[in-house]
Amino acid sequence: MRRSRAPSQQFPFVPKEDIKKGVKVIRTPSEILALIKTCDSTTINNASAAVQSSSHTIKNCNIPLQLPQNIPKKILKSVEYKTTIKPNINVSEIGDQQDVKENVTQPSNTLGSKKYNVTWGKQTKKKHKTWEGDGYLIVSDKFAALHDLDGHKLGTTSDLKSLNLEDGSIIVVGNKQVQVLDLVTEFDTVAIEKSTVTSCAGPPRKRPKMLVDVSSPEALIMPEPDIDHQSFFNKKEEEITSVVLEPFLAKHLRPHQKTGIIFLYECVSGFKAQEYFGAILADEMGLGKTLQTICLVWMLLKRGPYGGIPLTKRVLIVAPSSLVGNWENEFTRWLGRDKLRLFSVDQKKKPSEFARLPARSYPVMIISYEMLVRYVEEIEKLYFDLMICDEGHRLKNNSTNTYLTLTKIECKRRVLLTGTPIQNELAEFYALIDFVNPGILGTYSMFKREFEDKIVESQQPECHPQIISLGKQKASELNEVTEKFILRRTQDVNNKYLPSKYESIVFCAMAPIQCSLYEETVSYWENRVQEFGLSTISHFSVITMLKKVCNHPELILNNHNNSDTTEKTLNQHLNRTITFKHSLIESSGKLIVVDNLLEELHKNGSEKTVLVSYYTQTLDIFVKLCDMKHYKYLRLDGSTVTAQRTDIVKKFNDSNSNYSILLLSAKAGGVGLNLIGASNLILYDSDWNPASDQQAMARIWRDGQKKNVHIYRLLTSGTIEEKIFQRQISKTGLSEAITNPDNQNNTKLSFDQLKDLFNFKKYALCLTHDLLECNCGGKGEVLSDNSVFECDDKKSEAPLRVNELMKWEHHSSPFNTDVLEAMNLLGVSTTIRFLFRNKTN
Ligand SMILES: Nc1ncnc2c1ncn2[C@@H]1O[C@H](COP(=O)(O)OP(=O)(O)OP(=O)(O)O)[C@@H](O)[C@H]1O
Ligand SMILES: [Mg+2]
Repeated sequence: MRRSRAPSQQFPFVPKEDIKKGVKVIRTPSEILALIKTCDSTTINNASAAVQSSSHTIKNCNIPLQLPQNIPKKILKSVEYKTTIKPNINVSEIGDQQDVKENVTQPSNTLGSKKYNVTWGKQTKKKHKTWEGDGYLIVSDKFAALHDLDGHKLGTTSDLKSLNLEDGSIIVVGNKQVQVLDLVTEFDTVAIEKSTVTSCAGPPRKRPKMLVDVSSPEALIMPEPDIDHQSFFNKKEEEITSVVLEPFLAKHLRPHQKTGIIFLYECVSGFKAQEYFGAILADEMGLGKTLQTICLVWMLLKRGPYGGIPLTKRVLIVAPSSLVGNWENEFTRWLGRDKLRLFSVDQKKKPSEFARLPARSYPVMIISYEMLVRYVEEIEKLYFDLMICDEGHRLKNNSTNTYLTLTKIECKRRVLLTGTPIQNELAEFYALIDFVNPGILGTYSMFKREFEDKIVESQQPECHPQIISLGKQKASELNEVTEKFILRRTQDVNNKYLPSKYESIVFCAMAPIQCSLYEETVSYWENRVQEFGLSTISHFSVITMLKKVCNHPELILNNHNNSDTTEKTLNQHLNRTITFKHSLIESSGKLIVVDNLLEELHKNGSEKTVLVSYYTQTLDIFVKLCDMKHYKYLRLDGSTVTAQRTDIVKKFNDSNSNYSILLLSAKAGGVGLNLIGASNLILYDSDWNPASDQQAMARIWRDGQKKNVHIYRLLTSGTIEEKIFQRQISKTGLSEAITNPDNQNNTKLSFDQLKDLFNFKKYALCLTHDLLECNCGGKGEVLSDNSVFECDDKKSEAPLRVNELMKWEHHSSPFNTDVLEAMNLLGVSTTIRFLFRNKTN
């Protein structure tokens, strides 16, 4: 059914033809000018300009009016906006208009009337109300009338005194319950929809302009579409309308966020390339990708560049399950509770329910990746104009179920958010780009032939200069296509808004029991390889066992939950060979340090600490420690149900709660969370992928953090943990091969490389420091000359690289006590062997 326009969206200057249909209009120039003067325009010139911008309608009305010639476009626009912001411009001064359609009463305005967007439903006392539809509330001097979108009157009330018309308030009109969404502030130039005016002569009618005060320095104005865009996307020749982010949001934005929103807007509107509407916002962690996205969503739901018609009606946000609540909180933080209603899919609320709700009331659906896969059949039936994928680096593999599921959802505008985009693997880079802009790089085989092979070949050692030059040329061609859609800013842009960050890398000694287990595991591996050959054992499983030994012997001894044969056999072997006398803290060097740190950090009572590990079994050890020491803790890991995750974060961040420790699984909660309640974070173990560690460590140094922040990263000297760390800070291209060295598809490690991983340097202070070839002798000097080390000359985006580590303070045992005291490590001077320390801000 065609929808008739509501009256306050009608433009005052109604064409002559419409007069015939019984429309009353102001006819004299003085009446028009008087009307314009009620607008916000300050001079008569500007007022005239406002009239001129609607010149065709004036001509049709045959109103002689002297207008200044050649008024610059800029002035015209500013006047248009100025005239339209004034809510008390009253349409009724022009006259009522009746819809030509029979049997539908067009809601009419009377003098002083205002119109509100509302949703309505049956009256109920229930807390969670069910709304049946969208509509308008026209409030005049004497009564308020509720209409549905088709103009049917649903009820009236004359009890105006009891009407609270603030956004979000719930009122009763007739027998309906009504929620006020917002005041209609559009100033529509369409008198009647086009279909009803085809018989009218004259130029095409115009569509709504938005009532945003662009003269406010706080408003953020989007660029206008160029001629090419207009001819491609504005075939109906709608009026060009400015797309603006209102001051109430824009005033909070940092400069980089403003740039980010404009970038996103240009991408999703097809300004960058006519047939591609995707974008990757890859700002480093904590730069407010969520806020930038919320601004984009809000703006696109409200407006668009042609005729003011909003670019989107429905938006899909997909996020890891631990972040669904975070998205809700951020929407509420920036938009309040009432401006926009969210539909978050959970165990009770299914996507099919979303489909039944009016789009205008519930324009945004938030869903976790897991739920999306589960409900894909329901979601496929829906249409979204914009899709946001948070922590989108998980889409780097285009054969995963999640990736394939997402591509089934019809949506041309796709935005991917990630703090850690792929750095080295071109196939993964292809997957991300192809997801947001399908087909832009051709098929994968084309891409591989054209770009990947040539670029990879040019990076091989000692290759021919011609190959190097071709590789460079291809890399720059690729960059030219993709840079339009990718925006990445580093943390530096936000540093000035944050307190200081102290980072320490603490190299710990092993407890004797760990040493025995480690040595036994390494010799088991050596014997096995020597006797039966390299392919008879899973190296990856042995490495996992070594990592567990570094964490705590309990992860090996008395633990029989092993996942594969190698682990099982090795575990049995170790349990047979070594007896474990239980002493929780003393059995692990790193745990001794944690225990001491917690004691130091929490002695005055107000501090909070996040304790992160990749192993849930290690979190179990932390639980024992906390119980032993009577710390109140919360735990978030893969087994925590989604609904509880938000609660846990909220409880922990609440400064009044006495939960002082959060035990966090890096896999389940490493990305996206804001844990600003804590000012200390301890990363207990590391991942092969540096991005995972960076993600985990970025949880507390973010906007909203009031205290100085301490981040401790623990490594066990001379062990596999150092090797992992070294891979991270030097060239990381091999990280994939190492993630699973058994994987035949990955670059295979040479025997020497493999042997190096298993090489245990029991007495080493710090192999990483040796790697730097630094001549400080561990005296704690800050070295300015890093020429001794051959720096990685590739442009690095990883926050920490070897050449940067050179600039950190180095300290080795025996330590300067002042240094240890400042780092809260004085009590463990004999357990730690080496330290790196850095301060930002
Ligand atoms: N302009 C701002 N003023 C105040 N706080 C802000 C601003 N922008 C963002 N924030 C806050 O900063 C915190 C971090 O933002 P957000 O979670 O969006 O970061 P992110 O870029 O998504 O990081 P990650 O990659 O870790 O997910 C949030 O609590 C957010 O509300
Ligand atoms: Mg985020």
